[in-house]
Order: sequence, then C-alpha cells, then structure tokens
Amino acid sequence: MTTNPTAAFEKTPGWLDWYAGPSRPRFRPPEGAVDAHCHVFGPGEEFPYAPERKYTPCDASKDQLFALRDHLGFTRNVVVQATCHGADNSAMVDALRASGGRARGVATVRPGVSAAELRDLHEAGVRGVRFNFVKRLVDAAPRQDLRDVVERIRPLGWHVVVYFEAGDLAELREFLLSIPVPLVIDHMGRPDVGKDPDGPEFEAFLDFMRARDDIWCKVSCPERLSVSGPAALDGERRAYRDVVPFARRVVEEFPDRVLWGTDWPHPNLTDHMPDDGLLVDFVPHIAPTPALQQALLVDNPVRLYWPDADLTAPDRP
Ligand SMILES: O=C(O)c1cc(C(=O)O)oc(=O)c1
Repeated sequence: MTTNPTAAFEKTPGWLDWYAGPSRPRFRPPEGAVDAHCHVFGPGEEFPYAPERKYTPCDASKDQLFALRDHLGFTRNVVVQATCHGADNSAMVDALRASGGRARGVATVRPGVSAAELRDLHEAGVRGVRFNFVKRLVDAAPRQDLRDVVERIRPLGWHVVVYFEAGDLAELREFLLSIPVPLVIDHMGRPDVGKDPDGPEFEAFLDFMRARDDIWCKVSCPERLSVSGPAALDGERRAYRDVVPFARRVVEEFPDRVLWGTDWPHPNLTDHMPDDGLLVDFVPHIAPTPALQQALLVDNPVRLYWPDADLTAPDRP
C-alpha cells in the first residue's frame, strides 16, 4: 500500500491559513530589525508533525518565512519551536542553517538531552529553550524535568522562553523566579485585555517583571489578545486598540527588556487571520518614539540573540 504523506496531515478543522499577499507596512522598521517570535511548520512531508501534537497546522516553510521577513522590511528572525513539532527541532534548525546567520532559534528539549545535542543546537543558532504552560497546547511537564533542562542549558548561556496565561501566573510565579537563567515571556503573559490595564491582574504581571532585571517580555500577539479589535485587515492601520495600553505600559516601563514578533504563521487562530503588513503598523502605537522602536526591534533582540556578532561588518547580514 502506498501512503500519501500530505494526506497524513489534515489541518485541524477551523484552522486559518496564514495571510497570503500581506500589505507593505507604512511603518518602516529601523535598519536591522528582528522579528523575534515566529515559527516554521513543516512542510509536513519533509518534517513530519509530532505524534503528541494538539493541533495540525497548514505548512509554513522557511522560504515563505524569509520572503515575509524581506517584504516587511525586517533583517532577522528568531524562530521559536512550535508545539506541533514537539521536541523534534529539525524544521526549526533547518531554517536556522539556511538563514546565513540571520536567524536564531528557541528549541524544545526533553529532560536528559545530551551535552552533544545541545552543542549541535547551539552551533545551529539556538539560544534558548521554551517551556509551555498553556494547557490547550501541551501536557504539563513535571517541574523537576524542567529544572533538569535548565541545569543542562545553563553552561551555554541560554535563556528560557515561557508561555503561560495570566490566570496561571500566581501559581507559576515562584517556580519561574527560581529559574537561574534569563526568562522571556511570550505574548505579555496573555492578559485579559477586557480588564483594566491599571488593574490588579496586569499589575501582578508587571510586578513579576520587576522581581528580576533579566525577565524579558514579548509585546506580541495583539491579534490573539484583542477582544474588540478592529482586526488588522482591510487597510486598518490602527488595529487592536484595546491591546495598546497594555503593551505600552510594558514598553515604557521596561524599554530595554521588550521584544516584538509577528508570530507568523499565527497558530490556532480561528476568528481571523491578520494581514502581517498591518500588524507591523501596530508597532508605532506601542513604541511611539524612534528610540523605543530602535530598542524594541533592534538593540534588545540583538543583545539577547546576537550578543557577540559584529553586525556592522559589511559581509555580515
Ligand atoms: O497561542 C497559540 O496557540 C500559540 C501556539 C504556539 C505553538 O503551538 O507553539 O506558539 C505560540 O506562540 C502561540
């Protein structure tokens, strides 16, 4: 019997494909800008999705990611391992290796990962691991397993990217603060933007950020967080207004610890799929001055992901 590998991966019902033909942003990112949160999916035929995955995406290849990077006026990417690939980092690593030094990565690894495996990942451009606490995406990992991973990555100078929802912060806070390497929080810790940006829930998040000076925050994913929109579609250049006060609070209080990314190809959106060009036009609303934009899009991600690179040399990307 012959098998058709493409048919083996049928998208999760309701899954929206990434937006084809995005507009060109009106906001021009500063020279050397980094899209610090994006993914590659497969292609499934070449890089099969993990058996333990909670969703099956559409394919989104490295070449399509690099084309988007160029179209949006960005220079570099940080490719974050998506849960649909489990701890098989090959699609992400393949993207890093093909990027000519213009992409760094964040991996998912299992406890017991060997020093040799970690060295290979480092050599490919990986600089962190991701711990995911979002229950719809992964089964919970024992804390001891996560501590084991931290001890193994620590000598490499890596950080831990964490994805959790606002309601889980109180329970996670102590554990996260005990992790002895820098932390990077995905998507602002997923605040409920129907609540007050000056209210106790978001204050608890800001207070968590204040607890250490090596906790970073991605002010990303307004399309996921927004309740009232309007969506980044149909030329809307003032999209997701309800998310703006939350992101601005973070950018203004922690200007040297914030990162921004498209989150392309936007896993698990079922409501609408944003036009990535219009999503870039969200940036000046949350980082209104050129100095804040330079920090958010260039200086901060370069400090975290390319700390030793001489990015001014003409032969370097
Ligand atoms: O909210 C999500 O569904 C989501 C999923 C993933 C992933 O599956 O890795 O990554 C993200 O950054 C966001």
